[in-house]
Amino acid sequence: MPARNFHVRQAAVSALRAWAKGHDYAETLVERHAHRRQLSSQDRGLLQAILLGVLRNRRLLDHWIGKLRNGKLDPDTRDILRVGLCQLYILGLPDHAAVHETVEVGKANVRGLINAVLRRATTSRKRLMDDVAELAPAIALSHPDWLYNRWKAAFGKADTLVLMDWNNQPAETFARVNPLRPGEEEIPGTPVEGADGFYKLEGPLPGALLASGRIYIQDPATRHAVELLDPKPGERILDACAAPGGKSFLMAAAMGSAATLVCTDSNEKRLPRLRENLERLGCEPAEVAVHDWTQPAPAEWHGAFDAILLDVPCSNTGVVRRRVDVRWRLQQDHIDALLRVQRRILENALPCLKPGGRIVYSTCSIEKDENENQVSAFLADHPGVKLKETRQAFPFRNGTDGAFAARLETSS
Ligand SMILES: C[S@@+](CC[C@H](N)C(=O)[O-])C[C@H]1O[C@@H](n2cnc3c(N)ncnc32)[C@H](O)[C@@H]1O
Repeated sequence: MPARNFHVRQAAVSALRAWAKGHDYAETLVERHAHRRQLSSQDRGLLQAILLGVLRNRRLLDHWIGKLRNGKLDPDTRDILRVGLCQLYILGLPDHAAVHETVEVGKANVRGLINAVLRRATTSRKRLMDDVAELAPAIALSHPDWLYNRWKAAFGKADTLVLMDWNNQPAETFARVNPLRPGEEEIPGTPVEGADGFYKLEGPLPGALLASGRIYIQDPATRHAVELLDPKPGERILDACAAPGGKSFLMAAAMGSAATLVCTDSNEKRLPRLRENLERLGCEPAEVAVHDWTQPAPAEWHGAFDAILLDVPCSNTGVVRRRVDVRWRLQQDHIDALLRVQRRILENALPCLKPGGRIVYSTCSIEKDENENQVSAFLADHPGVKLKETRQAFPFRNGTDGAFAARLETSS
C-alpha cells in the first residue's frame, strides 16, 4: 500500500507532464489534479508547493540533475527527478519521505535509477548547494537567458538579480476590503501602508469573508491604475479589458456603485467569472459585453464615456512570481505582437471618450516598450491627447508586483 503522500508526488508528476504540453496555467493544473485525486487541503498545499517549486527552479533543478547523472533521460523520468530534487533541495522536506515516495511514482524499470540519483542527491547536498554561488545567474535563479539579458540591459545587473530572486519567492496574498459589503468581521491580516483598504492576509484563506464578498483577493499594485483614473460617482466609465473584474470592483468601490460601469472583454469565456465576481461583491455593472478592442467600437459607444480603463493584455513580466508559467512561455516575438494589440486597443478606445475625457492605460508589465514607449508613440500621433501622470511599480524598487499606469486626457 503506497504511503498517503505518494499520491501527491504522483499528482505533481502528472501535472508537470500536462504543463509541458503548454496549454494550462500551473494554478489550473494544481486545482485539476488535486480535485481528480481528491486531495485534502493540506495535500493540495503540498502539491502546489512542489509544482510551483519545480517550475520556479526548473533550470537549476536540471543543472543539478546533470551533475548527479550522466546520460539521457526520458521526459517522465526527468520530471520525477525534478519533483524529488525540489523536495530535497528547495522545499527541504525530510530525505526519507522525499526519496521513498518519489521513487514509487516511477515505473518498475526506472525506479532503480531514480533511487540512485535521489540518494546521491542527499549525500551531495552541501557541495551542490555551495556551487550555486558560482553559477551563471540565469541558471542559479532559473530564468531563460533572453529574459535575463533583456532585464540586465534595461535595469542593470544588481536590480535584475533582485528581480529574479523575487520571482522565485512564493507570493504573499493580499485582499481588498469591500466597502459595498460593509461588516464588522475582523480581517485576518495586516493593513498595507499607503494602500487604503488592502490587507496582507495571514494564515489560511478566510473562506467565509471571500464567499460573502466582504473581501476580494487583490494585489495592492492593482490600485495604481484605478487611483489614476479616479472614477467619480455617476460618471459613465468603460472597463474595456475587464475580466475577471478586479479593477471593475475597485472602480465600483470608488464610485459607490457599478450602475454606470460598462465592462467588456474579448474573451467570452472569461465573462461568466467576471459576472460572478462582481455579483458576489455587490457591484452589478450597467452592461457586460463581449468586444474585441482591436476592432472599432460600436457606434453607440462613440463619445459615450467620461473615463476609460484600458488594462491591456501584456507580457505579465511584473507578476512572474504569481504567474510561474510566464518566464518559460513568453518569447520576444510575443511582446512584439502584444505591442501591436495594445496600440490598436488604444486607437479604438479613444473615439469612445466624451470631450475632456480621460483614459488610463495600464499593464502588469515592467517592459518599457509596453509602458512608456507605447504611450509616447501613441501621444506622438495624437497631439490632442496629453499625458497627465504615470505610475510605475517595480518589484526590486517597491517590493510589490510590477505595474504601470498612465493617465491620458483629451481636451474639452
Ligand atoms: C490584464 S487582464 C485584465 C484584468 C482585469 N482588468 C482585472 O483587473 O481583473 C487583460 C484582459 O484583456 C482581455 N483582452 C485581451 N485582448 C483583448 C482585446 N483585444 N479586447 C478586449 N479585451 C481583451 C483578456 O481576455 C483579459 O481578460
